[in-house]
Amino acid sequence: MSDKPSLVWLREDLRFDDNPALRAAADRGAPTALLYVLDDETAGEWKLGGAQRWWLHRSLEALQKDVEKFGGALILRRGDAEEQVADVAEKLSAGAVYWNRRYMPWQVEQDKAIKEALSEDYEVESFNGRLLNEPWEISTKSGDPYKVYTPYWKQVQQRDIRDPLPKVQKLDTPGSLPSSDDLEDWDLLPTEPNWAEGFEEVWTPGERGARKRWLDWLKSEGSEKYDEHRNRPDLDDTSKMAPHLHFGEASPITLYREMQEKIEDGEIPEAHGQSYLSELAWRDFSYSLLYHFPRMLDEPLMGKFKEFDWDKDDEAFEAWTKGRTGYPIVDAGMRQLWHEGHMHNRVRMITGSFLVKDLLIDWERGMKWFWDTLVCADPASNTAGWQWVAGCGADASPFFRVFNPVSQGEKFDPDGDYVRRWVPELKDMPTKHIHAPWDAPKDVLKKADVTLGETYPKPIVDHSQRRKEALERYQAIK
Ligand SMILES: Cc1cc2nc3c(=O)[nH]c(=O)nc-3n(C[C@H](O)[C@H](O)[C@H](O)COP(=O)(O)OP(=O)(O)OC[C@H]3O[C@@H](n4cnc5c(N)ncnc54)[C@H](O)[C@@H]3O)c2cc1C
Repeated sequence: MSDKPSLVWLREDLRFDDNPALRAAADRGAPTALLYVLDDETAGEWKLGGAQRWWLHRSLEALQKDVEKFGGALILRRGDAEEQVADVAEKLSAGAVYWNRRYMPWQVEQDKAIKEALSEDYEVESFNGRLLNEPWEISTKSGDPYKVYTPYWKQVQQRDIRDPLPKVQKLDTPGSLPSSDDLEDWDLLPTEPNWAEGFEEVWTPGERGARKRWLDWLKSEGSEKYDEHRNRPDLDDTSKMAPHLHFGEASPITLYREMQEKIEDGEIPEAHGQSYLSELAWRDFSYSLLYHFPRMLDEPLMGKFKEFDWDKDDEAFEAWTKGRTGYPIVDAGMRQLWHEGHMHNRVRMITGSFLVKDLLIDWERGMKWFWDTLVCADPASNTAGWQWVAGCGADASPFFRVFNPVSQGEKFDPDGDYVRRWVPELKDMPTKHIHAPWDAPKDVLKKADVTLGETYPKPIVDHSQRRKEALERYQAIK
């Protein structure tokens, strides 16, 4: 064993538990430095959005505390990762450089280049710390990537997922350390206005926050009845692990294996537990699509949609982003997104469908808005989610299946509680009319203190007309 220090380049794996790169460093035994590089230049238009920058700041603060507890040293650098990693490795006089893999096309290229450049002077190794199965590990009989989820999931179920690696609890700190940026200087937190106040109420970024959320959720009705509750935004009962998974504060392997144990022990009913495992595998499936079809980041997977005649209605787009479309379930979702940096999955589908099929605005604009505002914004799941909603992706909902925002609201928010929470102007509307206030009799509106067009917007489009229009435009590209 060389006593030259190990350098672990952390990216979307900000944790000590089940972290293969960090584990390799701990097993190597030499003092260890952890490096995080904020590389906006290489990421270009995929640099972290506003909500994620808030998360990253809080997560790195939490990581620093863990480093103080478990040892090692955290070095922060900003700029081109290729230069920064090489510089830190050299100044540290490192013997080994380890990291866990990433899957965006430019990240794959960057990692290859760095590996090649560093391999001459250091031991360099990369690992899977992000997915249950890597994109190349699951394929059809003819060796092609899956484009349909069900057979993909069947294959995942036939494979063993390894046990989580033991948590790294002790690292030695290198004697002399290369310089580090001050996190505060990165200006990741919003100031004027501080739009992230609502985030602080909901989230605790960092590995400990992730663990607590997971254990609390496992004890709650949300996990016991997951498959029943997962479509109900009013119940707010899903695990909310997405941002923790995105930043790698929780390992999908740990969650998967622990859920399997709960099923085996009879603590979580099989159907509900399996449903959760299947959602974790959807995350992998999205990564598999991204890896094999990287063009999906900025073009529809179904080529014919390149010709679709989208509207460029900026006013309607703004009404959508601000939750002022006049459709209560859509507005509730968009306001939840702004306030919490999160939106329930069912409502992501409803708001997405409304943008694409009612406002006839290109899904890419919606995807970019989500990219900036979601704390869990993820290139694979966000792009795959939007292409699914727009009907132009792999295994997508067909374009002609247009969500009706009123009946979706009535079905999935049956008592109107989700709308009342996020659209307080409608809090006194009776349930019968809360999803379509424009149909309510005048005396009902008066009693609820609602004046359409004043206290709450009139619908900005007529759903049935726009549905017809959307289908006509679809015919033109079919
Ligand atoms: C238009 C659109 C955009 C989306 N953008 C993102 C995104 O940027 N980042 C993101 O993580 N998810 C995205 N999703 C998927 C899904 O909405 C979120 O993962 C989920 O709402 C997160 O809440 P949760 O952690 O409580 O989920 P839970 O229901 O508790 O699910 C557990 C985990 O499974 C994974 N998962 C669940 N549903 C999906 C799905 N449909 N696709 C992929 N993984 C899934 C997530 O990692 C999630 O944390 C998007 C979906 C749509 C329709």
